[in-house]
Amino acid sequence: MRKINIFDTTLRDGEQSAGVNLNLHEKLEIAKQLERLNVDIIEAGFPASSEGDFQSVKEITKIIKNCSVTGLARSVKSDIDSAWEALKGGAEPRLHLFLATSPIHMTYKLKQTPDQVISTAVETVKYAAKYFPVIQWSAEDACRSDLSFLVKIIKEVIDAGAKVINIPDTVGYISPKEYGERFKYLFQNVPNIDKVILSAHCHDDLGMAVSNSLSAVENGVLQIEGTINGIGERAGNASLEEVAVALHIRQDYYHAKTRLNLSEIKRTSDLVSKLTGMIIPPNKAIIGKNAFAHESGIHQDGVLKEKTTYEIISPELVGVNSNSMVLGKHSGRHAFRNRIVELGYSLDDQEINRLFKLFKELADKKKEITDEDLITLLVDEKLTDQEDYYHLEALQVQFGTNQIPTATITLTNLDGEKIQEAATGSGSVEALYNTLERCVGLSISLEDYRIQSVGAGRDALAQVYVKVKHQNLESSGRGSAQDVLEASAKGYLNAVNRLLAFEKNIISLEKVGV
Ligand SMILES: CC(=O)SCCNC(=O)CCNC(=O)[C@H](O)C(C)(C)COP(=O)(O)OP(=O)(O)OC[C@H]1O[C@@H](n2cnc3c(N)ncnc32)[C@H](O)[C@@H]1OP(=O)(O)O
Ligand SMILES: CC(C)C(=O)C(=O)O
Ligand SMILES: [Mg+2]
Repeated sequence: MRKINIFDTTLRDGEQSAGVNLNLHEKLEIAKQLERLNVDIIEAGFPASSEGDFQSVKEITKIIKNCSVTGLARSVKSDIDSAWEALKGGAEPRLHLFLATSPIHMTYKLKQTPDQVISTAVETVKYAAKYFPVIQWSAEDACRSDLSFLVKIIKEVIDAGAKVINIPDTVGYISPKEYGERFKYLFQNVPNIDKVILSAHCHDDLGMAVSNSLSAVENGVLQIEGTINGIGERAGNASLEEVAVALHIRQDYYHAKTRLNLSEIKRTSDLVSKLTGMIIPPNKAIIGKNAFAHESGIHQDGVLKEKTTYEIISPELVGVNSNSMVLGKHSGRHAFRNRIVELGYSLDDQEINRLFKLFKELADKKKEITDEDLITLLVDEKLTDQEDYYHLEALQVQFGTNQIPTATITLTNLDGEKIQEAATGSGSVEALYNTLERCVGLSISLEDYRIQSVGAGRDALAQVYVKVKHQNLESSGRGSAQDVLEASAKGYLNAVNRLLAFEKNIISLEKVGV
């Protein structure tokens, strides 16, 4: 099993993501978490680029004890001097020097001939070697560089004192096979290559950063560079969590391992996402919200019978609590029954079948069925035999721009008695709900109120969703009508009738988790 060093550049290349700017405190938080994750090297920044970056690299160097800390520098003496000032307090100061080697970069950006580039590289590596015990040298845009030129310059910088040679795919251009072949070629043709560690640094412009990194491992590379959540310049860098978990899960194939604490992955990913503001897509491998979510009936049935049918990674491995079964229109009876049981209900086959039909009807209209929806279905099912405690007989609301909204409502209760009340509010809906509260004689707080139209056009039905709370008990209700105020009153009464059903133990409170 070969040990692969993980070089984390979340704080340098990751921070190069458009729109990301981390302050010192945030960088320290991420660095401490990277240490818990146990990466080998943290690239903490680019000290010459700004005073803020300089201070961050310096402070991170002071506090990090269990990983090496490095900083980036151009092949310029003043950049190397800044990096030394920032990094010199570390146990084994390590510099990351880079210089472009592709014809495009040398001609148009550096405006240097290949020979000038070689002498700049050699001179600056020698200069840095007076201070730094470890120098990593990167051939920027190596994957669009001429191979024989790469062989020549790499040989020279190794002789000048570089200990790690990085072959970045700076613009995310190369394919996995070509990248592997490039390393094979360098291993075979650079005469002093055995004196250094070769490193891979991939960008995701064509979506191949992780595959390219793994191809590098297959071809003998011992260091992989990347970022948490794959953030970075343009389309980002290789996602370290994906590389590390791929190596772990496919040890049989790669015969390589990292020293990462894989169970810290989720925590690290969440922290980086929160502090950078870069949201993780739900379908992102390893750390996306859906990475361990099973949605379709056949998969859910398989996983309930034996997890490995559809799970190659156990969620706990990467610090995710558990997998999840998302109930939706593709779910089947096995997952449905399982969730009902988890919620504390026991229903016979007939009840399950009846409820499953209602569930499918609802799932056709709604993307995801939540526990609250399921409980509503269950309660509705239990309540079908019961009479509602209160019925809306009549309602009238007076509203005018120069008057206080007032509602008058008549209800009948189960015993057929009429209850009539009136109250005001700062708006028509509040006047309605104050009046209904008086009618039912309970102190009820409104926790949520949402209104939407069902169908299109001016005559669309109004559908109101209401969540109310009485003491510790919450209940939700829905009401629809052509008029928004009538729909609002019906939704509220529906929620209150459910509350009363709970309170009268038509359905036991424990069953709904109260
Ligand atoms: C592939 C990568 O990710 S490389 C890292 C990229 N990261 C960054 O650029 C973030 C930090 N950068 C910065 O803050 C600024 O660009 C600085 C402070 C480094 C430099 O700023 P400025 O001096 O204003 O130069 P500017 O950024 O406009 O241009 C870059 C200069 O560096 C030169 N340069 C680029 N790479 C190198 C290198 N590896 N070695 C030496 N010189 C280099 C360019 O040719 C250009 O030189 P010129 O001014 O003689 O034409
Ligand atoms: C500085 C270098 C290593 C880099 O980030 C790149 O080439 O992508
Ligand atoms: Mg990069």
